[in-house]
Amino acid sequence: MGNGGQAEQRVIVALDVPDEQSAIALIDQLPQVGFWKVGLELFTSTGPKILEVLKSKEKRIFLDLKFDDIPNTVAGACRSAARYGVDLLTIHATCGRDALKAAIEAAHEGAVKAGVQPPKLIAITLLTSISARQLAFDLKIPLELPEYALEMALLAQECGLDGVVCSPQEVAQLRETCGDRFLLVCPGVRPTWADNADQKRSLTPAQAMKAGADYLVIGRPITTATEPELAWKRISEELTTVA
Ligand SMILES: O=c1ccn([C@@H]2O[C@H](COP(=O)(O)O)[C@@H](O)[C@H]2O)c(=O)[nH]1
Repeated sequence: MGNGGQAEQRVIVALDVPDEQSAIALIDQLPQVGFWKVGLELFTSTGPKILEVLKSKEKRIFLDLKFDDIPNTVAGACRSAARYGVDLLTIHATCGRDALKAAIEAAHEGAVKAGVQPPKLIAITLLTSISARQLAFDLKIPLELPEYALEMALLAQECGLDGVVCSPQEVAQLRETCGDRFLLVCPGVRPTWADNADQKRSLTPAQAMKAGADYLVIGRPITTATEPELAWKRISEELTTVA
């Protein structure tokens, strides 16, 4: 096990693999990783069983199912998800005010009923795979991208959510406006040596951390590396340069 450095405290590794066997192989290959993200691919494949596996190994869990539906439906989904005792849970800010409020209440109810801690509920502001051009021309949003991300974060904050998922490029602005107690979780993080792939609004791990992120979510630069342990080590070393 590691020594509880920046990476171990603040990096969440995205467990985007197709099945339980591949997930267990990665978890065991990277014993220093204490916080794993289970997303749509793995959860759709394994269901809640993978959460039991992670818990049995005393890992923290970010269940990133990005709920996006009408208030009654997202409330039901959050109630169910909260029973698993996960640490973080996602919903899209674009669900709207009523759904965000219903989600918080339902997550709390689900956790209390199951006798576990409620998850921190965080809202997606704007997917990190969307560029400013796509926001304007495909999604027809007539706001500048940083302004749109800020509006989504403020909506989530007003509704009482614990924080947001945002791109590292917007994190400094959100930290300044939303304050220190609002969780800012950043995917779209890319070391200089990694491929951006479909991520459009990236910064390096050190830049994202310096800008004010609470957590960095990093998947493929580690999980598809020829040597995932080496990729993790390089990221850990990069983060030691951040005060
Ligand atoms: O805006 C978002 C929200 C969630 N994600 C998720 O984070 C990881 C990133 O993985 P990489 O391999 O490092 O690109 C992935 O699971 C996404 O579903 C995001 O990228 N952007």
